[in-house]
Amino acid sequence: MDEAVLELRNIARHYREGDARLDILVDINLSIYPGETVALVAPSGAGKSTLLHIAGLLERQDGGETLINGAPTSQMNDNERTKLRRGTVGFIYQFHHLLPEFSALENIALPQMIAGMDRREAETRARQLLDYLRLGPRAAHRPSELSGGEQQRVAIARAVANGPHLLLADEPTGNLDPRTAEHVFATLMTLARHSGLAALIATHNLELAAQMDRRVTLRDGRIEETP
Ligand SMILES: Nc1ncnc2c1ncn2[C@@H]1O[C@H](COP(=O)(O)OP(=O)(O)OP(=O)(O)O)[C@@H](O)[C@H]1O
Repeated sequence: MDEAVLELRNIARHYREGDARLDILVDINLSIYPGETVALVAPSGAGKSTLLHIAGLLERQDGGETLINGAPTSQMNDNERTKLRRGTVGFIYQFHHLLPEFSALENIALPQMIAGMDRREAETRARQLLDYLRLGPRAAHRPSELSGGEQQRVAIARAVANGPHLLLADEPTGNLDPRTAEHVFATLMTLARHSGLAALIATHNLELAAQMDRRVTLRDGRIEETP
């Protein structure tokens, strides 16, 4: 079997609220392999965002180990973690977080340029992605000139532009009407499968979760596989 793209090993995370200690993640164990799509379906406040932030090296766990492509990350310093994240992880949020003053094309190309790619190459890649998503005619539009579904598809293109191995999404269709959600989700699945990405997608939408390879939930700070 291939090596897991993401392995969460005995992850623990707590927050403090005054004197109280909130144990959000207690003992999380989860491996996701190349090309595998996993739905994370759990009640509000169960710790989905916390888990995604730890998996994407945006937040540190209090215990356990996050491995990306087999490499343990807990001993890495912040620069090393940022470099690894930029090279291997793509994020999609509930709200697109596109930069309002830039075009769709620029929103996709800019993160690649920040990661060191030259402008021409970054823009060529951005244009290919926009064409693939049938958003080519919208390349010069700013986010305010795009529909909600188009904005979210641009955010998906941005997340995969660097060729990540791991795609993490936090309620990527939570802000869309059902039909648009279905369309955006189909885009996400097509791209994930086409690129052999490992994907962990938090969603409250059970119909969309049913279309993924596996479903997991969070119970008392632990992962449970669900049918
Ligand atoms: N920085 C923080 N400090 C203190 N408590 C926090 C912090 N971040 C999250 N929490 C708490 O941890 C719990 C889990 O939060 P998290 O955002 O991970 O849940 P979630 O499952 O993503 O919820 P939702 O579906 O509503 O987005 C919540 O009770 C939240 O209030």
